[in-house]
Amino acid sequence: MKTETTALPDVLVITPARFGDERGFFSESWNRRTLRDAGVDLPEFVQDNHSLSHRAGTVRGLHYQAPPFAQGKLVRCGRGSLLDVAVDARRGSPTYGRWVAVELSFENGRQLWIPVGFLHGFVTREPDTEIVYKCTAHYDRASDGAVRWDSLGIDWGVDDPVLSDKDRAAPAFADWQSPFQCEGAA
Ligand SMILES: Cc1cn([C@H]2C[C@H](O)[C@@H](COP(=O)(O)OP(=O)(O)O[C@H]3O[C@@H](C)C(=O)[C@@H](O)[C@H]3O)O2)c(=O)[nH]c1=O
Repeated sequence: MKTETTALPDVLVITPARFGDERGFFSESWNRRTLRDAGVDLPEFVQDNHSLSHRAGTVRGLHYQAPPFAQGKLVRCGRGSLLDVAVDARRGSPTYGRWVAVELSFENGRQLWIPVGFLHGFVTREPDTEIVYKCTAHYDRASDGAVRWDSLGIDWGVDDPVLSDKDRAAPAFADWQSPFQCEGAA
């Protein structure tokens, strides 16, 4: 297993080992102990999500759940490939409004750890791409929120994505009041 930091210090790329043989491969996609041994102690997960997007160029995001239902997410690609994006939305953070984008694919087996306080979104790169992610809090419809995908200058590699009605109607980042506060910030 490999862990790598990103330009946003709390967002991590985790790549579990794959044991290949003539049948294919085996991989422990989540192992708390292995990660702890590598110095990464993630919170408890209570919900797993799985979605399929038929068309390449589908954008889902940028999403969050407001506290007390805020979610940390451990994201991976189950089939196909996608560009996964995390935006620091913690008011008072030195990296507020900054984002990282990481290619996750079935092929590369990478996972992205996105802590509480970050917006999450992705664009699919291939048809019938599946995303699978573990969450640290349950879904709460009333706490669910979105920020406009194209309001942060993120290079999604697509101009006219497939979007949900909710995502099309989301406010721009600049017009949105983040419910997240950086720990230790005034
Ligand atoms: C997220 C979620 C949705 N739903 C329902 C609500 C709705 O009827 C249907 C589709 O929901 P959405 O349109 O919000 O699905 P989607 O646009 O895929 O939303 C997801 O996007 C990614 C980027 C995330 O980070 C997730 O946390 C989540 O916000 O599924 C649940 O029942 N449980 C859940 O945890």
